[in-house]
Amino acid sequence: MSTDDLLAPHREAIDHIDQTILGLLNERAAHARAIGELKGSGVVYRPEREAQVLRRIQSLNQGLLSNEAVARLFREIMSECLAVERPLTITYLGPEGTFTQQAAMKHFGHAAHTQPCATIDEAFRLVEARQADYVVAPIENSTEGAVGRTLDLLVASPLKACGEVVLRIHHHLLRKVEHQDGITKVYAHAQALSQCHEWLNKNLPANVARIAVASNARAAQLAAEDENAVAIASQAAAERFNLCKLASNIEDEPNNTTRFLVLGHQTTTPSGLDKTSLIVSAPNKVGTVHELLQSLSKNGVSMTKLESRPSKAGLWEYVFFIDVEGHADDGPVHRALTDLQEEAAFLKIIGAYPKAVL
Ligand SMILES: C=C(O[C@@H]1C=C(C(=O)O)C=C[C@H]1O)C(=O)O
Repeated sequence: MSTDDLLAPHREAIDHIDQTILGLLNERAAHARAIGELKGSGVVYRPEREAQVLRRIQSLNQGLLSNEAVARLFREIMSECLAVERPLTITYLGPEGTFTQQAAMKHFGHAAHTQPCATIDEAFRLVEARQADYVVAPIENSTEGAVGRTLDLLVASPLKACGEVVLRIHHHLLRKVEHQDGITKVYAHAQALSQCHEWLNKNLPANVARIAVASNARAAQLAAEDENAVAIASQAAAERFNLCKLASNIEDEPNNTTRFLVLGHQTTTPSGLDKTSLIVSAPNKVGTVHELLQSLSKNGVSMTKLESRPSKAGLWEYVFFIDVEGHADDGPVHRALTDLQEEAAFLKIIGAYPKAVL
Protein backbone atom coordinates (compact mmCIF):
# COMPACT_ATOMS: atom_id res chain seq x y z
CA MET A 1 0.00 0.00 0.00
CA SER A 2 1.30 3.50 -0.84
CA THR A 3 1.81 6.15 1.88
CA ASP A 4 -1.16 8.04 0.46
CA ASP A 5 -3.33 4.96 0.94
CA LEU A 6 -2.12 4.71 4.54
CA LEU A 7 -2.82 8.40 5.19
CA ALA A 8 -6.30 8.30 3.69
CA PRO A 9 -8.26 6.81 6.64
CA HIS A 10 -6.59 9.23 9.11
CA ARG A 11 -7.42 12.18 6.87
CA GLU A 12 -10.96 10.98 6.58
CA ALA A 13 -11.17 10.74 10.39
CA ILE A 14 -9.72 14.26 10.74
CA ASP A 15 -12.26 15.67 8.24
CA HIS A 16 -15.05 14.08 10.22
CA ILE A 17 -13.68 15.38 13.57
CA ASP A 18 -13.20 18.90 12.14
CA GLN A 19 -16.82 18.95 11.07
CA THR A 20 -17.90 17.97 14.59
CA ILE A 21 -15.56 20.57 16.16
CA LEU A 22 -16.92 23.23 13.81
CA GLY A 23 -20.50 22.45 14.81
CA LEU A 24 -19.57 22.54 18.50
CA LEU A 25 -17.65 25.81 18.15
CA ASN A 26 -20.67 27.49 16.59
CA GLU A 27 -22.89 26.02 19.30
CA ARG A 28 -20.51 27.49 21.90
CA ALA A 29 -20.59 30.87 20.13
CA ALA A 30 -24.41 30.81 20.17
CA HIS A 31 -24.33 30.38 23.98
CA ALA A 32 -21.86 33.25 24.26
CA ARG A 33 -24.19 35.41 22.17
CA ALA A 34 -27.12 34.49 24.43
CA ILE A 35 -24.98 35.37 27.48
CA GLY A 36 -24.07 38.66 25.79
CA GLU A 37 -27.77 39.49 25.35
CA LEU A 38 -28.42 38.73 29.03
CA LYS A 39 -25.54 41.01 30.01
CA GLY A 40 -27.26 43.79 28.04
CA SER A 41 -25.18 46.95 28.04
CA GLY A 42 -23.06 45.67 30.98
CA VAL A 43 -19.48 44.45 30.96
CA VAL A 44 -19.01 41.50 28.58
CA TYR A 45 -15.43 40.48 29.43
CA ARG A 46 -15.25 38.39 32.60
CA PRO A 47 -11.61 37.63 33.44
CA GLU A 48 -12.44 35.46 36.46
CA ARG A 49 -14.69 33.22 34.34
CA GLU A 50 -12.08 33.02 31.55
CA ALA A 51 -9.40 31.99 34.07
CA GLN A 52 -11.73 29.31 35.45
CA VAL A 53 -12.49 27.98 31.94
CA LEU A 54 -8.75 27.71 31.15
CA ARG A 55 -7.88 26.09 34.48
CA ARG A 56 -10.73 23.58 34.11
CA ILE A 57 -9.63 22.66 30.59
CA GLN A 58 -6.09 22.10 31.86
CA SER A 59 -7.28 19.92 34.72
CA LEU A 60 -9.44 17.83 32.35
CA ASN A 61 -6.67 17.46 29.78
CA GLN A 62 -5.28 13.93 29.51
CA GLY A 63 -4.46 13.93 25.82
CA LEU A 64 -1.46 14.21 23.58
CA LEU A 65 -1.64 17.99 23.63
CA SER A 66 0.22 19.79 26.44
CA ASN A 67 -1.66 21.89 29.03
CA GLU A 68 -0.05 24.97 27.52
CA ALA A 69 -1.25 24.02 24.03
CA VAL A 70 -4.86 23.37 25.09
CA ALA A 71 -4.92 26.64 27.06
CA ARG A 72 -3.67 28.52 23.97
CA LEU A 73 -6.37 26.92 21.78
CA PHE A 74 -9.16 27.65 24.26
CA ARG A 75 -7.80 31.17 24.73
CA GLU A 76 -8.50 31.77 21.02
CA ILE A 77 -11.90 30.04 21.16
CA MET A 78 -12.98 32.32 24.03
CA SER A 79 -11.60 35.33 22.20
CA GLU A 80 -13.84 34.58 19.19
CA CYS A 81 -16.87 33.81 21.40
CA LEU A 82 -16.42 37.09 23.26
CA ALA A 83 -16.18 38.94 19.93
CA VAL A 84 -19.63 37.53 19.06
CA GLU A 85 -20.92 39.32 22.18
CA ARG A 86 -18.94 42.49 21.46
CA PRO A 87 -15.38 42.92 20.12
CA LEU A 88 -12.97 44.57 22.59
CA THR A 89 -10.47 47.33 21.92
CA ILE A 90 -7.22 47.10 23.87
CA THR A 91 -4.74 49.99 24.00
CA TYR A 92 -0.98 49.55 24.44
CA LEU A 93 2.30 51.37 23.95
CA GLY A 94 2.92 51.10 20.21
CA PRO A 95 3.93 50.97 17.48
CA GLU A 96 2.69 47.59 16.32
CA GLY A 97 5.08 44.75 17.10
CA THR A 98 5.97 45.71 20.69
CA PHE A 99 6.09 43.13 23.47
CA THR A 100 3.09 44.86 25.00
CA GLN A 101 1.04 44.10 21.88
CA GLN A 102 2.21 40.50 22.14
CA ALA A 103 1.08 40.48 25.80
CA ALA A 104 -2.33 41.93 24.82
CA MET A 105 -2.81 39.17 22.21
CA LYS A 106 -1.67 36.52 24.64
CA HIS A 107 -4.26 37.66 27.17
CA PHE A 108 -7.23 38.57 24.96
CA GLY A 109 -6.58 36.37 21.90
CA HIS A 110 -6.54 37.47 18.28
CA ALA A 111 -10.21 38.51 17.96
CA ALA A 112 -9.51 41.56 20.15
CA HIS A 113 -8.65 44.77 18.36
CA THR A 114 -5.32 46.15 19.61
CA GLN A 115 -4.79 49.88 19.32
CA PRO A 116 -1.23 51.24 19.46
CA CYS A 117 -0.65 54.53 21.33
CA ALA A 118 2.37 56.87 21.29
CA THR A 119 2.84 56.73 25.09
CA ILE A 120 1.67 54.63 28.04
CA ASP A 121 -0.11 57.78 29.27
CA GLU A 122 -2.16 57.95 26.08
CA ALA A 123 -3.01 54.24 26.33
CA PHE A 124 -4.39 54.85 29.86
CA ARG A 125 -6.20 58.03 28.80
CA LEU A 126 -8.19 56.37 26.01
CA VAL A 127 -9.53 53.76 28.43
CA GLU A 128 -10.21 56.36 31.13
CA ALA A 129 -12.24 58.32 28.53
CA ARG A 130 -14.04 55.05 27.56
CA GLN A 131 -12.80 55.28 23.98
CA ALA A 132 -11.26 51.82 24.45
CA ASP A 133 -12.07 48.92 26.76
CA TYR A 134 -8.78 47.91 28.42
CA VAL A 135 -5.14 48.94 28.55
CA VAL A 136 -2.27 46.47 28.84
CA ALA A 137 0.77 48.08 30.50
CA PRO A 138 4.19 46.63 31.45
CA ILE A 139 4.78 46.78 35.19
CA GLU A 140 8.03 44.91 35.88
CA ASN A 141 10.77 42.98 34.15
CA SER A 142 12.65 40.14 35.83
CA THR A 143 16.05 41.62 34.97
CA GLU A 144 15.34 45.34 34.84
CA GLY A 145 12.83 45.79 37.66
CA ALA A 146 9.93 48.20 37.72
CA VAL A 147 8.54 50.19 34.79
CA GLY A 148 8.44 53.58 36.50
CA ARG A 149 6.00 55.36 34.20
CA THR A 150 3.34 52.67 34.62
CA LEU A 151 3.71 52.76 38.41
CA ASP A 152 3.37 56.56 38.46
CA LEU A 153 0.22 56.38 36.32
CA LEU A 154 -1.30 53.76 38.63
CA VAL A 155 -1.09 56.15 41.60
CA ALA A 156 -3.51 58.65 40.04
CA SER A 157 -5.53 56.64 37.50
CA PRO A 158 -9.13 55.63 38.30
CA LEU A 159 -8.62 52.40 36.32
CA LYS A 160 -8.70 49.03 38.09
CA ALA A 161 -6.49 46.04 37.40
CA CYS A 162 -8.54 43.04 36.26
CA GLY A 163 -5.81 40.77 34.95
CA GLU A 164 -2.09 40.08 34.63
CA VAL A 165 0.00 38.75 31.76
CA VAL A 166 3.40 37.13 32.08
CA LEU A 167 5.48 37.06 28.90
CA ARG A 168 8.88 35.49 28.23
CA ILE A 169 10.96 38.14 26.46
CA HIS A 170 13.30 37.14 23.66
CA HIS A 171 15.41 39.78 21.94
CA HIS A 172 16.96 39.33 18.50
CA LEU A 173 19.55 41.32 16.54
CA LEU A 174 17.84 42.45 13.34
CA ARG A 175 19.12 44.06 10.17
CA LYS A 176 17.93 44.89 6.68
CA VAL A 177 20.78 42.87 5.16
CA GLU A 178 22.04 39.47 6.24
CA HIS A 179 25.68 40.21 7.22
CA GLN A 180 27.60 41.85 10.06
CA ASP A 181 29.80 44.27 8.01
CA GLY A 182 29.59 48.04 8.37
CA ILE A 183 27.31 48.25 11.40
CA THR A 184 27.60 51.74 12.92
CA LYS A 185 24.65 51.86 15.33
CA VAL A 186 22.28 49.70 17.28
CA TYR A 187 18.78 50.95 18.04
CA ALA A 188 16.74 49.53 20.92
CA HIS A 189 14.49 50.42 23.81
CA ALA A 190 16.62 51.42 26.83
CA GLN A 191 15.50 48.30 28.71
CA ALA A 192 16.45 46.04 25.79
CA LEU A 193 19.90 47.70 25.58
CA SER A 194 20.52 46.93 29.20
CA GLN A 195 19.00 43.43 29.03
CA CYS A 196 21.49 42.58 26.23
CA HIS A 197 24.50 44.68 27.24
CA GLU A 198 26.86 41.76 27.94
CA TRP A 199 26.00 40.18 24.61
CA LEU A 200 26.58 43.54 22.87
CA ASN A 201 29.95 43.97 24.65
CA LYS A 202 31.09 40.58 23.42
CA ASN A 203 29.64 40.57 19.92
CA LEU A 204 29.61 44.10 18.50
CA PRO A 205 32.65 46.39 17.97
CA ALA A 206 33.06 49.01 20.72
CA ASN A 207 32.51 51.89 18.27
CA VAL A 208 28.93 50.84 17.42
CA ALA A 209 26.72 53.56 18.93
CA ARG A 210 23.93 52.32 21.22
CA ILE A 211 20.88 54.50 20.68
CA ALA A 212 17.84 54.25 22.97
CA VAL A 213 14.47 54.79 21.26
CA ALA A 214 10.83 54.70 22.40
CA SER A 215 10.14 51.02 21.72
CA ASN A 216 11.66 47.90 20.19
CA ALA A 217 9.28 48.19 17.23
CA ARG A 218 10.49 51.77 16.62
CA ALA A 219 14.06 50.41 16.69
CA ALA A 220 13.13 47.83 14.04
CA GLN A 221 11.50 50.52 11.91
CA LEU A 222 14.67 52.67 12.07
CA ALA A 223 16.83 49.65 11.14
CA ALA A 224 14.55 49.00 8.16
CA GLU A 225 15.34 52.53 6.93
CA ASP A 226 19.12 52.40 7.43
CA GLU A 227 21.40 49.59 6.19
CA ASN A 228 24.18 50.58 8.61
CA ALA A 229 21.94 50.15 11.62
CA VAL A 230 20.82 47.07 13.53
CA ALA A 231 17.95 46.83 16.00
CA ILE A 232 17.30 44.77 19.08
CA ALA A 233 13.66 43.72 18.81
CA SER A 234 11.13 40.92 18.92
CA GLN A 235 10.23 38.25 16.38
CA ALA A 236 6.99 40.16 15.70
CA ALA A 237 8.93 43.34 14.89
CA ALA A 238 11.30 41.36 12.60
CA GLU A 239 8.33 40.05 10.63
CA ARG A 240 6.54 43.37 10.54
CA PHE A 241 9.55 45.29 9.19
CA ASN A 242 10.91 42.46 7.06
CA LEU A 243 14.31 42.29 8.77
CA CYS A 244 16.89 39.48 8.79
CA LYS A 245 17.80 37.88 12.09
CA LEU A 246 21.58 38.17 12.61
CA ALA A 247 21.40 36.58 16.08
CA SER A 248 18.58 35.07 18.14
CA ASN A 249 17.79 35.21 21.88
CA ILE A 250 20.57 37.66 22.72
CA GLU A 251 19.18 38.55 26.17
CA ASP A 252 21.81 38.08 28.91
CA GLU A 253 19.33 36.47 31.29
CA PRO A 254 17.72 33.34 29.80
CA ASN A 255 14.58 33.59 31.99
CA ASN A 256 13.91 37.19 31.02
CA THR A 257 10.21 37.79 31.71
CA THR A 258 7.96 40.85 31.75
CA ARG A 259 4.78 41.15 33.77
CA PHE A 260 1.90 43.34 32.55
CA LEU A 261 -1.33 44.51 34.16
CA VAL A 262 -4.66 44.65 32.34
CA LEU A 263 -6.68 47.67 33.48
CA GLY A 264 -10.23 48.75 32.86
CA HIS A 265 -13.28 50.04 34.72
CA GLN A 266 -14.53 46.83 36.32
CA THR A 267 -13.87 45.06 39.59
CA THR A 268 -13.46 41.30 39.36
CA THR A 269 -14.98 38.67 41.63
CA PRO A 270 -12.74 35.90 43.06
CA SER A 271 -11.73 33.15 40.60
CA GLY A 272 -10.24 30.87 43.25
CA LEU A 273 -6.60 31.72 42.44
CA ASP A 274 -6.13 35.47 42.58
CA LYS A 275 -3.79 38.32 43.42
CA THR A 276 -4.42 41.82 44.74
CA SER A 277 -2.25 44.85 43.90
CA LEU A 278 -2.03 47.79 46.30
CA ILE A 279 -0.35 51.15 46.65
CA VAL A 280 0.48 52.22 50.18
CA SER A 281 2.28 55.19 51.61
CA ALA A 282 3.33 55.65 55.17
CA PRO A 283 4.52 58.51 57.33
CA ASN A 284 8.31 58.86 57.12
CA LYS A 285 9.24 57.52 60.57
CA VAL A 286 11.10 54.55 62.00
CA GLY A 287 9.24 51.25 61.90
CA THR A 288 6.27 52.23 59.73
CA VAL A 289 7.14 49.89 56.85
CA HIS A 290 7.54 47.09 59.38
CA GLU A 291 4.07 47.82 60.77
CA LEU A 292 2.54 47.90 57.30
CA LEU A 293 4.01 44.50 56.48
CA GLN A 294 2.84 43.12 59.81
CA SER A 295 -0.76 43.92 58.79
CA LEU A 296 -0.24 41.34 56.05
CA SER A 297 1.70 38.67 57.93
CA LYS A 298 -0.51 38.60 61.01
CA ASN A 299 -3.50 37.87 58.75
CA GLY A 300 -1.57 35.08 57.00
CA VAL A 301 -1.38 36.96 53.69
CA SER A 302 1.74 36.39 51.58
CA MET A 303 3.33 39.16 49.63
CA THR A 304 4.60 38.41 46.11
CA LYS A 305 6.04 41.84 45.38
CA LEU A 306 7.24 44.95 47.20
CA GLU A 307 8.50 47.89 45.20
CA SER A 308 9.18 51.37 46.52
CA ARG A 309 9.13 54.55 44.51
CA PRO A 310 9.71 58.17 45.51
CA SER A 311 6.40 59.88 46.14
CA LYS A 312 5.92 63.03 44.08
CA ALA A 313 4.54 64.69 47.21
CA GLY A 314 7.62 65.19 49.38
CA LEU A 315 11.40 64.79 49.32
CA TRP A 316 12.48 61.31 50.50
CA GLU A 317 8.95 60.07 50.94
CA TYR A 318 8.01 56.81 49.31
CA VAL A 319 5.01 54.95 48.02
CA PHE A 320 5.04 51.16 48.11
CA PHE A 321 3.61 48.92 45.41
CA ILE A 322 2.58 45.66 47.02
CA ASP A 323 1.14 42.49 45.47
CA VAL A 324 -0.41 39.87 47.72
CA GLU A 325 -1.76 36.37 47.14
CA GLY A 326 -5.55 36.17 47.27
CA HIS A 327 -8.51 38.34 46.33
CA ALA A 328 -9.43 41.55 48.18
CA ASP A 329 -12.84 40.00 48.93
CA ASP A 330 -11.31 36.84 50.49
CA GLY A 331 -11.41 36.86 54.32
CA PRO A 332 -7.66 37.09 55.09
CA VAL A 333 -6.87 39.73 52.45
CA HIS A 334 -9.98 41.68 53.43
CA ARG A 335 -8.87 41.70 57.10
CA ALA A 336 -5.31 42.68 56.14
CA LEU A 337 -6.63 45.59 54.08
CA THR A 338 -8.76 46.81 56.99
CA ASP A 339 -5.65 46.76 59.23
CA LEU A 340 -3.54 48.46 56.56
CA GLN A 341 -6.11 51.20 56.20
CA GLU A 342 -5.47 52.11 59.84
CA GLU A 343 -1.66 52.13 59.55
CA ALA A 344 -1.19 53.76 56.15
CA ALA A 345 -1.39 57.43 55.27
CA PHE A 346 -2.65 56.39 51.83
CA LEU A 347 -4.02 53.08 50.58
CA LYS A 348 -5.25 52.39 47.09
CA ILE A 349 -6.37 49.02 45.81
CA ILE A 350 -5.24 48.88 42.18
CA GLY A 351 -7.29 45.75 41.71
CA ALA A 352 -7.87 42.09 42.48
CA TYR A 353 -7.59 39.71 39.53
CA PRO A 354 -6.99 36.08 38.52
CA LYS A 355 -3.37 34.93 38.42
CA ALA A 356 -2.10 34.54 34.86
CA VAL A 357 -2.98 31.08 33.49
CA LEU A 358 -1.06 31.13 30.21
C1 LIG B 1 -19.46 33.69 27.57
C2 LIG B 1 -19.14 34.65 28.43
O1 LIG B 1 -18.54 35.86 28.02
C3 LIG B 1 -17.13 35.95 27.79
C4 LIG B 1 -16.65 34.76 27.06
C5 LIG B 1 -16.28 33.62 27.76
C6 LIG B 1 -16.14 32.29 27.07
O2 LIG B 1 -16.10 32.28 25.84
O3 LIG B 1 -16.13 31.26 27.76
C7 LIG B 1 -16.03 33.72 29.15
C8 LIG B 1 -16.14 34.91 29.82
C9 LIG B 1 -16.45 36.18 29.13
O4 LIG B 1 -15.26 36.92 28.98
C10 LIG B 1 -19.41 34.50 29.89
O5 LIG B 1 -19.42 35.53 30.59
O6 LIG B 1 -19.61 33.38 30.35
